[in-house]
Amino acid sequence: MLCRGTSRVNMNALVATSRNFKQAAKILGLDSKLERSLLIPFREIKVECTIPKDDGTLASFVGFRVQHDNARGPMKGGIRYHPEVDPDEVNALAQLMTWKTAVANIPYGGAKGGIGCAPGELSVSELERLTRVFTQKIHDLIGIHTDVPAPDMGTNPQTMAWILDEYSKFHGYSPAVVTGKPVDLGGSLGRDAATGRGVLFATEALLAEHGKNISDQRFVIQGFGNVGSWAAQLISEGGGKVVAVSDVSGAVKNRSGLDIERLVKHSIENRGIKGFSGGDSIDSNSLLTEECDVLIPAALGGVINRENANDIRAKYIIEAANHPTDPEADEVNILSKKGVLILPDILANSGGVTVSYFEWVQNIQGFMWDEEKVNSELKKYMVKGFKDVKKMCKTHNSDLRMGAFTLGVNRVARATVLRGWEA
Ligand SMILES: NC(=O)C1=CN([C@@H]2O[C@H](COP(=O)(O)OP(=O)(O)OC[C@H]3O[C@@H](n4cnc5c(N)ncnc54)[C@H](OP(=O)(O)O)[C@@H]3O)[C@@H](O)[C@H]2O)C=CC1
Ligand SMILES: O=C(O)CCC(=O)C(=O)O
Repeated sequence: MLCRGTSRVNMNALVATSRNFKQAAKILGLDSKLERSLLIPFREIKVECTIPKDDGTLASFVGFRVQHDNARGPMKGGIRYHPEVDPDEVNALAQLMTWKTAVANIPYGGAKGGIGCAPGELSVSELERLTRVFTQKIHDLIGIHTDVPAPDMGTNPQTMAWILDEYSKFHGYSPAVVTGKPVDLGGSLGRDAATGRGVLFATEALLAEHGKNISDQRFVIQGFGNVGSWAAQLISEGGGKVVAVSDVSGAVKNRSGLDIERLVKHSIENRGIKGFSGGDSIDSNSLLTEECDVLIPAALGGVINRENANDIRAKYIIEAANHPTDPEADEVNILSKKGVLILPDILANSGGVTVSYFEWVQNIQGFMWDEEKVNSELKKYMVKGFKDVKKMCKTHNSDLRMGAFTLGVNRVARATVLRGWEA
C-alpha cells in the first residue's frame, strides 16, 4: 500500500481517494449499493502507443483514460504526461474529478487520462506523434457530450491542439472536444491562468474568514509549472510575499519575498528555477517544511505524508495539486492537532475545470467572452463553492475536506438516483 519515491512515503492514490469517498458516504448515510456504484468507474481504457523516435527506432508507451462517472453530464478531466503515471493514480484522479465538478456545480462528471512518459526527454515532434497515436486509440470514446479532455501535468495548449486536430480527422472539426486549447483554436481567454487564479480566490475566501488578507501572508509554493507559477504571480500582484518556490530543477528561498516576475522570466529562459540569483538555493526536500503562513503544493500527489507532516510549519495548506496530502498525514490528526487548516484539492484547484466549462460553453455557443467576464464568473463560482462547502461542514460538523467530499458526493448521488441508476 505504501509508495516510496525520492522523498515520499504515501498511500496508494486510489486507496487514499476511495477512503475519503467512503468516509463521506458514511456521513451522508448512502446505502451500500449506491456507494458501490458511485465508486466503480464507468470505463477504464488502457492503450499501447508505439511511435517512431526521431532516430528511427520504435518506442512504446502505455496510455490510460479512466471515465469515472457521467451522472451529472459529460465526463471531464485532464491528461497527464509523467513517468509516474499508473492505472491506480489515473483512476484516483478521475474519481476526484467527479467530486470536483460537483463541488464547482458545473454540469459534468469526471475522467482523467495519462501516458507514462518523461515529456522533457521527448522532442516536440515525438510528443506530437505520441499525442496523435493516443488520440487515434481513444477518439471513439471521447466527444463533446461524452468525455472532454484538458491539460494536466506535462501537457499544455499545444497538446490539446494536436488532440483536437487528430480527433477532427475522424469526426469533423470539433473545437469543444478539448478545453485548454490555444486561444487561436477556440481556447478561452483566462484558461491558462485559471487554476492559479482559482487558488487565489479560494485562498482569499479562507483567509477572510480569519480576518486575514493575501497581502499580510508569507507563501511557500511547490511546483512552478502552469498552476504554481500563475498562483505565485497572482499572489505576488495581490501583495503577498512568496518566500520559497521549487520545481524539479531545485528550490529557491528569499525571506524578504522573491521577485516572481523575474523568477518566471528566469524559469522560461533556463527551463527551471535553478540558478536564480534573486534568492538562496535550498534543498527541495526541505521546501514543504519552510516557515510560512500558507503552503501551496502545486506539483505531485502524496507529498505531505506521515514522514513530514509533523514538521510542516504553515498555518494553512491550499491544495493546488491533486491529492497532495496523504490521508495518514491528515487523518491521524498530525496536521489538525497542530491547527493546520487544509483547503482540499476538489475545491482549491477547481478554477481550472470551471474555466474549461466556460470554454466548452463558448465553443458550443460560437461566442467568445472577454477575459474580464471569464475572471469575474470564475470568482463567483469559487466563492459559491467555498460557501457551499462551509455549509456542509456546519451541517455535518466536519473539516473542510469532508465538507467538500460530502458536498460533491451528495450532488452526484442525487443525480444518480434521479436517473434511476442506483440499483
Ligand atoms: N493545469 C491545470 O489546469 C490543473 C492542474 N492541477 C494539478 O496541479 C498540479 C500541477 O499541474 P500543472 O501546473 O498543470 O503541471 P505542469 O506540468 O505545468 O507543472 C508541474 C510543476 O511541478 C514541478 N514538479 C514536478 N515534480 C516535482 C517535485 N518532485 N518537486 C517539485 N516540483 C516538482 C514541475 O517541475 P519541472 O517543470 O521542473 O518538471 C513543474 O514546475 C498537478 O497535481 C495537477 O494535477 C489541478 C487542477 C487543474
Ligand atoms: O480543465 C479540465 O477539464 C480538467 C482540469 C484537471 O485535470 C483537474 O482539475 O485536475
